[in-house]
Amino acid sequence: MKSRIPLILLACGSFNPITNMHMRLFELSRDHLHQTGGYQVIEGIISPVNDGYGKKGLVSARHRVAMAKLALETSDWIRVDPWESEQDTWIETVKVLRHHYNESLRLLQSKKEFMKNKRPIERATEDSLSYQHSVLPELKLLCGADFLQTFKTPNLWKEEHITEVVEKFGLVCVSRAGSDPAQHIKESELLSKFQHNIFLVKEWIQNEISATQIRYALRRGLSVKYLIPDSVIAYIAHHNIYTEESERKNEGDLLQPLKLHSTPVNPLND
Ligand SMILES: Nc1ncnc2c1ncn2[C@@H]1O[C@H](COP(=O)(O)OP(=O)(O)OP(=O)(O)O)[C@@H](O)[C@H]1O
Ligand SMILES: NC(=O)c1ccc[n+]([C@@H]2O[C@H](COP(=O)(O)O)[C@@H](O)[C@H]2O)c1
Ligand SMILES: [Zn+2]
Repeated sequence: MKSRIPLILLACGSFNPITNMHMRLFELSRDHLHQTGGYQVIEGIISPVNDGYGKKGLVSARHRVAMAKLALETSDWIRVDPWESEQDTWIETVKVLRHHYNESLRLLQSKKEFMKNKRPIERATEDSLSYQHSVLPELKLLCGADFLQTFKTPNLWKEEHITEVVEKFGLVCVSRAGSDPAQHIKESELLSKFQHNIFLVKEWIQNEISATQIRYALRRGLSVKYLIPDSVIAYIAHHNIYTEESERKNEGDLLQPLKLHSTPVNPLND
């Protein structure tokens, strides 16, 4: 039997708050990748964006990470990673990918060290059991189709970063109403060139949950039950997270990537 390539899915975004649909993105993508016959998805990582991103209504990463942790308590393969949110400033997504790639490399090396110290008989049994954990996994950026569309927003992404994402890592993109990712790829020379590394996943049950709509409902005291987990609803109520005031956070501010990429380039900041 042909061995499958182990794969880690990484989703970057606000998660303000995390919704059931964010978690569905992972389930749908894992099914899709397994159906290709070539991959074994070994882990899913949610990386809530740094507070310095500057998006309107973005509440503190401390809360966004805590809510994601609660939501993921029922998953045995998806976890939240606070590394990006703990950096001093907002950082570009490609740097988050590089960090997690290096982490998986480090983990693999320490596993190999560990195996080297085992007796040959133990090594043989464990090797065959854990092939998926003994080769370097691929790391792919998981997103919704609207995320892919932001690639063409002027000054939001550096072209060399998009190239690195699709050439070195790869993208898994889930359909979303109002976005046509296939058309977007066709229109972009760069994305077309690397389309073998872009997986388009179809959501077969249309599901338009958006975090903006969730915050809107919460501010108006409307129910969001069955759209986000009960534990997250309780956390939001307990800390009174989404209010008219929180929605005004960063109002009128330019997103940090727009500030960064529309000013003269700093050669140290690549
Ligand atoms: N309903 C959905 N269908 C497909 N992709 C989604 C959906 N909701 C979120 N995503 C994807 O999840 C990732 C994180 O999204 P984000 O945190 O911005 O959530 P959101 O619901 O789009 O929030 P907001 O309304 O605040 O923009 C992005 O890649 C986004 O495209
Ligand atoms: N140049 C870049 O690396 C770049 C630009 C814009 C957004 N992003 C990321 O994309 C995600 C977008 O999240 P939202 O859809 O919630 O705005 C965030 O994780 C953000 O950091 C990255
Ligand atoms: Zn969004």
